[in-house]
Parts: sequence; C-alpha cells; structure tokens
Amino acid sequence: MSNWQTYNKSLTRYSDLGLSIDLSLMDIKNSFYTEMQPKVDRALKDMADLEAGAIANPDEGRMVGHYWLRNADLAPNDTIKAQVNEPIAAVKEFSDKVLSGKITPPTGGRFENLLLIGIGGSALGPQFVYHALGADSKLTTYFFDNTDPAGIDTTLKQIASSLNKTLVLVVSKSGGTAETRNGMLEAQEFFEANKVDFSKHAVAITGEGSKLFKYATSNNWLTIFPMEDWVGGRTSIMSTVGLVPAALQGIDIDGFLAGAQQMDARTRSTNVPDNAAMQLALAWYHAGNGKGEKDMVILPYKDSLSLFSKYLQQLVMESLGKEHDLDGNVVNQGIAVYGNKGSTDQHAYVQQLRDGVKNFFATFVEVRKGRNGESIEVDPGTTSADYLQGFLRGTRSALYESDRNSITISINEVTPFTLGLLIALYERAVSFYASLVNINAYHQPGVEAGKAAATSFLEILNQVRGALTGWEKTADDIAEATDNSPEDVYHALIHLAANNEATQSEGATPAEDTFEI
Ligand SMILES: O=P(O)(O)OC[C@H]1O[C@](O)(CO)[C@@H](O)[C@@H]1O
Repeated sequence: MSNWQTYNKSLTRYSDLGLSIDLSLMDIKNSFYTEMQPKVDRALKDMADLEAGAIANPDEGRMVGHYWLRNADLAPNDTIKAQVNEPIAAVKEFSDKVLSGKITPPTGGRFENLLLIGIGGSALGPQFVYHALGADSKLTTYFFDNTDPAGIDTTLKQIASSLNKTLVLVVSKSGGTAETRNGMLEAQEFFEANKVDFSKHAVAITGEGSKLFKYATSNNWLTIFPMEDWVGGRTSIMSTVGLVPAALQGIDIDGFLAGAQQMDARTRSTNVPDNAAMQLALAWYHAGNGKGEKDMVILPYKDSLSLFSKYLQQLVMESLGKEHDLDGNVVNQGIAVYGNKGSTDQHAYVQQLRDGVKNFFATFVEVRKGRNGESIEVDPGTTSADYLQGFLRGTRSALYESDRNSITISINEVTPFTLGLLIALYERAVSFYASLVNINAYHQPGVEAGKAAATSFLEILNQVRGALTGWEKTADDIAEATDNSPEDVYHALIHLAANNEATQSEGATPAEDTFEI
C-alpha cells in the first residue's frame, strides 16, 4: 500500500471536534488488531464499569470518577453528582467576585497575582493549562511546586512588590504533602514579615477534614474548595484543582470541560477505528510489545504546549509504572515519557532520535493554525508558520526513513476546548492501556517508599544536629554516637556545613573529613 493509502486508512478523524490521530507511521498490521480484540473488549468493559462507579482502584478501595467531572449525569448517585456540580458553580461565583472586584485584598484594589502552591497532580495540570492558555490571563500566575528554598525565594522576589495584590491557592488533595506544606509556611512567613495578612489572601483546595482543611478553617482563610476522594491527583485537572486557577485566569472552563466531555463520548465507541483513545493505547502497546519497551517522546510543535510532556510524564508514568499486575504477578510495567517541543528539539536531541538508539516512538502534536493575525514573509511567500509545519513534516519523514515510528495528533488551534480534548484523549488512552496490560492505573504505591526514606533521613539529620557538639568529629564518631550508618551521617554533616550550621575540614577521604559547630 502506498503511504497515501496507508494514511487514509490509518486516520481517526473527528472533523467536527477539530482533532485527528494518524497512525500511518506506526506500521501496525491488521492482524494485530484481530489478535488484540479480546483484550480490547475487556478494556472497553473495564471503562464502562469504571464510569458506572465500580471500585476501579481495588488496592485503595476507591471509585475513579474523573470522567464524571465533565459530565455529572454519569455520576453513579446524586451525592456525587452534587459533588461535581456544586463546586463548578462555586468556582464560577468565586472567580467572578475576584475578577469583578467584589472580593478584594484587605488593603483595597484588586487581586493581580495568583500564587499556586502544590506539587505533582496538584500543580502540573494548572501549570500546563496556564502555559497553554494563559497568555491573556487576568491574574499573573506563579507557582511553588517544590521545597527548594532558592526556588521559593526567586518566586517571592517576583511577587514582593505586589504581595498585597496576590491571591494564594494552596492545593493538596491529601492535605499532608510535605513540599506543599513547606511552601505554604514559607509564603505565610513572607506575607507576615511584609505585614500582609496571609489568611485574607489564602484559599485551600483539599479533601474535607485533611490537615490543610483544618488549618485553613482554623485560620479563617478566604475559602476552601473541596477535592473528592474519587478524583486521583494526576487526573484532577478538571476538578477544583484545575478549574479554580483557570477560572481566576479568565479561561473558559465550560469550553475546557466540554472538550473533554466530547472526547469521552467519542471514545466510548466499541468500534476500534472510531475510538481515538483505544487507537492510541493500542499503538503504545504495539510499539512496546505491551511491556513499555519503547519510550514515548512527545513533540508538540507549538510553544504553548511545551509543558504537555511534563504533564503526561505524571499521567502516564505514575499510572502505568507498576511492579505488579492485577493478579499479583511481578510485571514491572510502564512507559517512559519525555519531550519538549518542536522544532526546538530538532536542534537538541532529535539527532539521537534519528540516528541513535532505537528505543522510542515519537508523538508529534500538530497545531494547524500558526497565529492570530497577519504574518510577515520570512522568505518570499513563506511564513514562520510554514516553517513550523515544514519542520514537523520533515522530522516525521526523516524519522520514518530511518525506521523510527511516530504518531501524529493534529488539532486546529490551542483553545480551552481542544486542550480538553487532548487531555481526555490521553486520560482515556492511559485507562485503556492499563486494562490491556492488566494493571491498576490508579494507585501509586512506589511513591511512598521515597517519602518514607526521606522521613528517616530527616530523623538522622536531627540526631546528627544534636550530636555535633565539641570539636572535630568525623562521620564515624557521630554514626557511632547516634547508631546510624556513617554514609547517611556524612551526608547530613555535609548538608549542615553547606547551610552554615557546621564547618568542615576536608581529609584525604570523606571518612577523614572532620566537622564542628
Ligand atoms: O495533592 P497531594 O495530596 O498534595 O498530592 C500531590 C501528589 O503526590 C502524589 O500523591 C505522589 O506522591 C501524587 O500522586 C499527587 O499528585
């Protein structure tokens, strides 16, 4: 078959929605679809059950309801339906009041900035949406998404002169995430030091009864938006987590939700060629033999989508990166995701994609419209947008010529609606893929190991602080005194020295380094 015929055959096109997905360069044979049909049937059934309110996260005994967020009628009962609809109304009311000046900073004027404090699913979605759609944002938005004090200071410096016009959103589903709590305490301290009443600027988005919920309540924060148990962090972008900041930025949240709702509806089709999300999941399966053998390189040819790969890293890798399958077998599943944007990456790592290790498949995201308004000619008859399109088409062909597969997803332009389409497409593809490879996409047991180890290190650090008295102690001295591993103790000592709590004299090896207060 010619490439042209293959293209025509391999395209799933939602013309009325303005999105298509082209799998013609994935080299998928018809027999693959036939072989996969039993797994596809199961994945479709799993999705139908999930949408009907089954306990789709068996380990945590939870329903998985992010698809209800954009269609409350799907919710399995009236309580959940209200948990979808009421916050949307509350978000609109609150953002209208802030933007129209009915809710103002205590010192008068209007809020001009937004500082969002969160991490993982409580930051990545809002960061992606702001970057994609926030060019005309009503509030200039800043983020704390880490416990790095230098990063926090850089952001505080940016908002220092308009601190009294800054609204703060503290976002944490669990309400107990250390990085987010630290960011909140750092912001609060900075506000108080600058004589600005933090509580009159602060809003929480969190689960009812969480530590953050209690803190916000007892400190009389402006308001609290709920986050429900049946929404996972990495799929929370259409809950209050994504909607509150988006509405405050003046982004059309109805359009955003409508895009996702439409994609959900289309990708309930049991006819695989019409189901873009199932097609995507099957293409991932085909590329990596259902074992994640190929990495997913995301290449959006549009600056405003450059955080898409970062957003998808969490969605895909936290969902699919699992040790066990649903039957308890060790499977070590996952798909690695990375990328930035085209054509910029052409001048960075595309060299390796074309000629180097063949361990990936690319996903080109094509945005057909170059810009709003007129373009100059950068060459006779040629615009910058023509170049962007040329580089996308060229790189795609060059990769294929050297036997590298790629998917191309095309949208007309980046709008709240098309962003909703794209996000829902990937959320559903992840759900389908998890079923195809028989894993639970909705828990994250692995993350807990790192959190527990960090807590033990902090305990060691405090013991070392207490034991570092007198002169010239080595790591071994303190390890013996505190009954800890010398290597952990050494790293604690180095940290104290780097932060002016101790002085270090270097010996020939770390074991011979000495430390004193
Ligand atoms: O919203 P929270 O509870 O602060 O969690 C933030 C992130 O931390 C994780 O739980 C992983 O540690 C993510 O799944 C989540 O998005």
